[in-house]
Amino acid sequence: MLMLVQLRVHACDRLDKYESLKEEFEGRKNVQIFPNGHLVSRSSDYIIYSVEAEAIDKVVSLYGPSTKQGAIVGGQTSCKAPEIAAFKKHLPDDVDIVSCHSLHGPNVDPRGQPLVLIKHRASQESFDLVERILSCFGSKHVYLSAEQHDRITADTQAATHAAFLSMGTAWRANNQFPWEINRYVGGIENVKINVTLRIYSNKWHVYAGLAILNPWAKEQIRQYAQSVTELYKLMLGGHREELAQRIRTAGAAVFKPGTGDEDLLLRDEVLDRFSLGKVPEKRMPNNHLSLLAMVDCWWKLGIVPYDHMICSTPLFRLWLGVTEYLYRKPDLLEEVIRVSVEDDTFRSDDLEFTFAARGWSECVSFGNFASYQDRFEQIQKYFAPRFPEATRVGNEMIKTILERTR
Ligand SMILES: NC(=O)C1=CN([C@@H]2O[C@H](COP(=O)(O)OP(=O)(O)OC[C@H]3O[C@@H](n4cnc5c(N)ncnc54)[C@H](OP(=O)(O)O)[C@@H]3O)[C@@H](O)[C@H]2O)C=CC1
Ligand SMILES: O=C(O)C(=O)Cc1ccc(O)cc1
Repeated sequence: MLMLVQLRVHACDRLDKYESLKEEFEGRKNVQIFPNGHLVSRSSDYIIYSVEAEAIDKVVSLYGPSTKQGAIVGGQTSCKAPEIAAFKKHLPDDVDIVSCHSLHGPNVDPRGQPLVLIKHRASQESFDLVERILSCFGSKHVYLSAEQHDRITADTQAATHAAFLSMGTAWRANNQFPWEINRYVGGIENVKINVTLRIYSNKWHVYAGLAILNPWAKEQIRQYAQSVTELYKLMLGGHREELAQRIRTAGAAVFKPGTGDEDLLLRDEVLDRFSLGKVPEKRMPNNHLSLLAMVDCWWKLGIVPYDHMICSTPLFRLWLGVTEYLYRKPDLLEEVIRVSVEDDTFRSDDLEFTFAARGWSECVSFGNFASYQDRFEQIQKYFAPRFPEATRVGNEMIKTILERTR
């Protein structure tokens, strides 16, 4: 929880973290650490709740009633429906509500990245103050309602994260570190590996919150799992014509002529630089089930991902970049279709990937945070020894690609 009084910042964590947080900010004259949210709330003019989405109702119910008269309150959780509901339920009526959401994760330069601002219940003066305070990030401000925010972020984040979570689950199930296997090194594979490790090195609650609490996310994650399953069955059955037609129909719906942002095109030469392993001389073809299913899912849900660029995260832009790379290269797509039915090198990987996508979808549909945490942390533990290196390479990759696609 964080807030500003004129140019002073008042902040707190949980009571048991009070001493360590105080120590961390020792000597910072404009930052004052308090033992709890009551003390922060009663002394601040603008209050940001930056807590786990699952906990927002409980935390606002505790400290909301202590909000200073006439203050402005907002939150930074990734799903706004529960956040706004908590504010409406627990904040006094004389308090304005302006929420925000930075659409990027840790270690990303906030300059130029989208920052959503939600003027839910506020005077123009309050809104302008929030905007001035947050302008220090240098982000691109996007003005949305809470409902528009949840709709768009579900479209960009839900199935994207499901794809990467499923890749990590499948690699672990097959006891693989993909950068150690020739067929998984280089080009598109580097994006898959670096982004998957990036997600698993983050906190589980960030992904659980936006998948479980966003009303639109469940349906999208379910469709992603269904697309994976149906495409895999077509591959297994050797139904080449049906598979090719489905892939092309989905591609035509998503990548309409003229909808592609030229800047997004990613090239192997760039991507090859960001490998955790040694790039082999000869690249082994892959059927890219995870990418085919993504485009199939967008098509089935009627999502045109380019419509959401204004409100997209770096990982979404990377993911869209690699799908576009595949679908806009007819030779590569042709090879993918051929490999899908003729080459069984990937059958067992794809089987585990299919199970994983279905497993994540079920987990999200049950809405159980504890089982999400358990699944996530088991896989996190498996990859943990490689996080320092993966984070370094992944940060470099994201920085380079974002600079090129700015
Ligand atoms: N990380 C990311 O990539 C992004 C995260 N977000 C969202 O921002 C929010 C914060 O995320 P992030 O900073 O990564 O997560 P963290 O887990 O680092 O921060 C949440 C903090 O809130 C504290 N907290 C929980 N309850 C209380 C309480 N009663 N009083 C005071 N502090 C409390 C937690 O303490 P404790 O650890 O002891 O539980 C923790 O330190 C989340 O809603 C997340 O979904 C949005 C965009 C990107
Ligand atoms: O870029 C992504 O999708 C991330 O994984 C980082 C992230 C996570 C949660 C958010 O609400 C916003 C960004």
